[in-house]
Amino acid sequence: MKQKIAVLGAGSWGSILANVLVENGHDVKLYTNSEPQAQELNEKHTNEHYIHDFTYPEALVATTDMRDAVKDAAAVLFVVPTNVTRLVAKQLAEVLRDINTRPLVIHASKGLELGSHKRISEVIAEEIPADLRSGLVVLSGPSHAEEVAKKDITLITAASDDIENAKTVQNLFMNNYLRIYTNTDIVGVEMGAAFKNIIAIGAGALHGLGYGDDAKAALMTRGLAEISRLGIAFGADPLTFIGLSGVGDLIVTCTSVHSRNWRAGNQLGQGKGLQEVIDNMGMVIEGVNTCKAAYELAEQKNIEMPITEAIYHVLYDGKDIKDEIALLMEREGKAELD
Ligand SMILES: NC(=O)C1=CN([C@@H]2O[C@H](COP(=O)(O)OP(=O)(O)OC[C@H]3O[C@@H](n4cnc5c(N)ncnc54)[C@H](OP(=O)(O)O)[C@@H]3O)[C@@H](O)[C@H]2O)C=CC1
Ligand SMILES: O=C(CO)COP(=O)(O)O
Repeated sequence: MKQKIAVLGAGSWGSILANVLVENGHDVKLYTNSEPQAQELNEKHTNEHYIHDFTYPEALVATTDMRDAVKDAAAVLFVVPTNVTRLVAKQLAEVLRDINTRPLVIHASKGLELGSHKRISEVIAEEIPADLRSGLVVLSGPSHAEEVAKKDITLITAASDDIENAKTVQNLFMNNYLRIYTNTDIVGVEMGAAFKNIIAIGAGALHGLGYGDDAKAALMTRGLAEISRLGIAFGADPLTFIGLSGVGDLIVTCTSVHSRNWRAGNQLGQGKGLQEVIDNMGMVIEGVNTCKAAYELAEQKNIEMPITEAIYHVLYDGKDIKDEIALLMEREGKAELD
């Protein structure tokens, strides 16, 4: 059934998910806070800064008016960087208080809020109380906008406490190139999604430094061990970490040249400074902030996360990557399953 859906955030992932929804027959309004970007999308049907050489359907309408985007929408999809989620959620709550619409709120971002260490669904739930929405769903998994734009095959997860809401999202997004699975473990899905970005920075750095496949497999495997350790301490289902939003997303982000986190790590490995890397990317590198949040959480919970700690020291203390790798290798021998 055709639904009106608002997408908040017109970067690479937001604009391509909006494109999927239009292709699935929905009536989509894409909200951006940039007038020139809305104009480019509506007149040229391109979004060149974020997705090169791609033409969006004419039916996709971009707007800078959040109220216009959200009014009468059955669902609102957040796809903004984690660090602005609270701000945009506050803006949405204000709009919803003013109108009768009570949409299903979905988010597709991957990170933890700096300072509070909260998951994105927690931030949204705080700012948009239950009486202003009809449910909350997380959409996450191994997916690069560049590949979904080409209709390459992609499988991701819709997670919600309420399985019926997860199924609603499954039906909205699923088609012959994008397959959606449901899950009720929001904590595991959001934590897997957030923490894999940290490990992807490490994988890129190994590549930039010229390390081989053994080192990359080691980083991913031991990275998954520490991601799971932290997630389980917050109540995640261990099985979620061997699913799409766990090992699936870890693999794609640690091996794909599309990944902004991998590319950032690769440039760090080649000797560039962090600020230069951030300035040149022009898109969000979520793993940088999430690394700080995970490092602090691990300290608070007294959880061993040596790879995250090493990456934190490189990003925030200006430590040399090779010295950090040497320290990791000099650690005392461990049992694999501890
Ligand atoms: N790219 C991908 O393939 C995937 C990304 N994700 C996740 O999706 C989220 C978004 O990523 P992605 O699309 O890549 O990021 P981008 O950097 O490509 O786009 C983010 C967009 O949000 C906009 N934005 C920033 N602040 C605001 C605001 N206050 N109000 C409205 N819009 C705002 C940005 O505008 P401006 O640039 O002008 O600041 C930009 O257009 C991240 O959490 C990421 O991890 C998840 C899966 C796949
Ligand atoms: O989440 C993603 C892949 O699933 C996108 O990763 P990047 O943000 O590193 O591009």
